[in-house]
Amino acid sequence: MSNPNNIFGSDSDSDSDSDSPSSVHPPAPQERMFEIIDSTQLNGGKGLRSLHFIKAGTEIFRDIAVLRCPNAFAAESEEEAKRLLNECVTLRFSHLPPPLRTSLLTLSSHTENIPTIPGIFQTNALRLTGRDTGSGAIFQTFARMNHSCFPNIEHTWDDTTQRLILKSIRDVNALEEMYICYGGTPEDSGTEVRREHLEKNFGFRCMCEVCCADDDLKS
Ligand SMILES: C[S@@+](CC[C@H](N)C(=O)[O-])C[C@H]1O[C@@H](n2cnc3c(N)ncnc32)[C@H](O)[C@@H]1O
Repeated sequence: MSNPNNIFGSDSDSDSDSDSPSSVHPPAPQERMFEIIDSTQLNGGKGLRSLHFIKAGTEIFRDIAVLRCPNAFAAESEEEAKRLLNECVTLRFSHLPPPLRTSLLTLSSHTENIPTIPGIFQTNALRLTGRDTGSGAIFQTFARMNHSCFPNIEHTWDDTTQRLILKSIRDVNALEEMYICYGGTPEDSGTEVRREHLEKNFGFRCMCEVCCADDDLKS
């Protein structure tokens, strides 16, 4: 089985010794820019942090979809649509290689105490865009990224290469946690509006630095 975590070999790897044929000096593996950690900011749970200083605009990694399902089933009710989605997720999960299944079962689920695959899908799947609109997918490394209302990383789905591209949108210090924005709230909306939106759509109370700084001001 190919290792789904092995996403760091960039398409743009180049041999720095331009006089040498690449068959003689294979390109050096791209330096790994991050590691998965226990997030300190968000009361437990995993997160991603940088291993060294990263300049704004740097591509950090590309991720691949490991479990994908249409999330817009034609159904007579919301309940039926949910049932069809859960059946699809469970069936596709059962066809994955066992090590990948074991690994996916360690992802977080906000819907239940003992995580189920539908709950894990609901918590971690990203809605795809472009010609893949209508599908949701889990990306193994991306699924470990937490939300911030002042994110330092942006994600873009490239439907041509079928890769999720992660880039820094501002300078990231060494050992700083990397955050994306889960989306949907205007940047200038107040803390309570953002928190309500995240709670309703993603099932958690936002504990990012911006929201917590606001809590401190109020206390
Ligand atoms: C996609 S997962 C992110 C990775 C997760 N922390 C883990 O341990 O695998 C989403 C979950 O992370 C947590 N989370 C992410 N961003 C958060 C934030 N800003 N505040 C509080 N919890 C957050 C919530 O429990 C949420 O359901």
